[in-house]
Amino acid sequence: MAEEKWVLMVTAQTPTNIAVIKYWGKRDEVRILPINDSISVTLDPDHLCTLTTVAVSPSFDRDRMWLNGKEISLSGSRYQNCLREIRSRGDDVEDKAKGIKIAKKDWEKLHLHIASYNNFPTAAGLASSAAGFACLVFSLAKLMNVNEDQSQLSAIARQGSGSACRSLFGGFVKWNMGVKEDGSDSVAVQLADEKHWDDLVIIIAVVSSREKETSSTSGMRESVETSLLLKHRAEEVVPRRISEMEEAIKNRDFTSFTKLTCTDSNQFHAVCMDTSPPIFYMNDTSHRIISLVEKWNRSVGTPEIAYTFDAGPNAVLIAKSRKVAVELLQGLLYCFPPKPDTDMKSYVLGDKSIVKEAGLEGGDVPQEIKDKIGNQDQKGEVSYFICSRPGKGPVVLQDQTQALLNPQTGLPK
Ligand SMILES: Nc1ncnc2c1ncn2[C@@H]1O[C@H](COP(=O)(O)OP(=O)(O)OP(=O)(O)O)[C@@H](O)[C@H]1O
Ligand SMILES: C[C@@](O)(CCOP(=O)(O)OP(=O)(O)O)CC(=O)O
Repeated sequence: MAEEKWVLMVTAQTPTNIAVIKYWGKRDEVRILPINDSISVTLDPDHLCTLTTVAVSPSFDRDRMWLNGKEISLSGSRYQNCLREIRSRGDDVEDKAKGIKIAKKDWEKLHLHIASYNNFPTAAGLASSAAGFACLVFSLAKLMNVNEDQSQLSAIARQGSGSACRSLFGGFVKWNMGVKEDGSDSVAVQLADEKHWDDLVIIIAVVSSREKETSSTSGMRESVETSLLLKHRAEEVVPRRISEMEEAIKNRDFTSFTKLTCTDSNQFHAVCMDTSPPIFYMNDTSHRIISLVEKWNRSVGTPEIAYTFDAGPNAVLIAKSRKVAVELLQGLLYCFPPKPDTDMKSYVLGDKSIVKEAGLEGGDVPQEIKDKIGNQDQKGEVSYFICSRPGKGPVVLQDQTQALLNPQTGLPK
């Protein structure tokens, strides 16, 4: 290896994902092995994603990471496990143009700089850890010329955060819990890509939350220790639901998809209530959104909207079609209007074309939509909405101007 002060970098973008059959509970806390399979939808990275630049240079004296512009410690076991696993798989790298040659064995000695940026709030219940760890592993695998497929990489990302393994793929993704003790078969696989069911529109209501929430990690630990319902769920309920959900996705059967998604979200929150002491992730606004959707689906006759909630009060609503999504957004804004001093541009983020189509810059909501949502006279609190859709998996960005590290110094720009 030459001793020049070169810097070699890779920048990648990775999506977040929302589970429609939830992961809740581990059988191995260190390797992050779950007690049941789960299925998720990957969200379009145009709206929610992580951008990560990783760099290597003989001039770096230690591994360092910056998250959203601030240096953070990499000493935690989750970061250390991911770094160790990926390093051990690094291969020879040669960049002839720059005269750089790295041998397989050099990866153990060379230090890394990592800069990452989430284009949405971190630790706000929007699965930043999923996109974040998936992006870390994916970008390092590219930098180090790791010769493994996405599923094998997903088993490394899983050791950063369980749900991260599902962000290695676009579209619809299944995390097989696996049975091996070493976790090598606890990997994500793609069920269908993002084009398979591209009528779907996803609207996220980011619900204001004042309370400090229990983290997913400690919440699921407490559920495993105390909830009999979780044991029943993992052993009896989820295996059946997983195969039904796979069928629903394969056949683009929205009725079945909605029934399974909503029931599974509700059972996950029932497990939280069955935990001792009980955990409350949803709040009154979340409950109001559930009532609105249930009323809507009943009034239409066949389901048009599915809802799901992770470990927080935010609602993720999946509309059957663009037409339904436009009407739903009108209904939501009628029930949860922005505060008087908030403009629509900062109240509805993501796919702006839906906002435009919904004609929300004034005017009343049609009576037929009011009829679908019923009597919604209490005020709820929504911070903002994000419109999205099923999206693609991780990609390397070739445009060097998007890199978060300076190509000469390897420090944040
Ligand atoms: N871009 C990133 N790169 C690497 N790690 C990240 C990144 N973003 C978040 N993380 C890690 O994930 C942690 C936040 O995870 P946490 O589970 O608390 O929140 P969340 O994933 O946003 O929400 P939730 O799990 O409730 O959906 C951060 O403290 C950090 O350790
Ligand atoms: C409710 C969930 O979002 C739980 C996600 O848990 P995490 O993946 O955040 O937990 P750790 O593995 O401890 O990091 C459901 C899901 O995404 O399947």
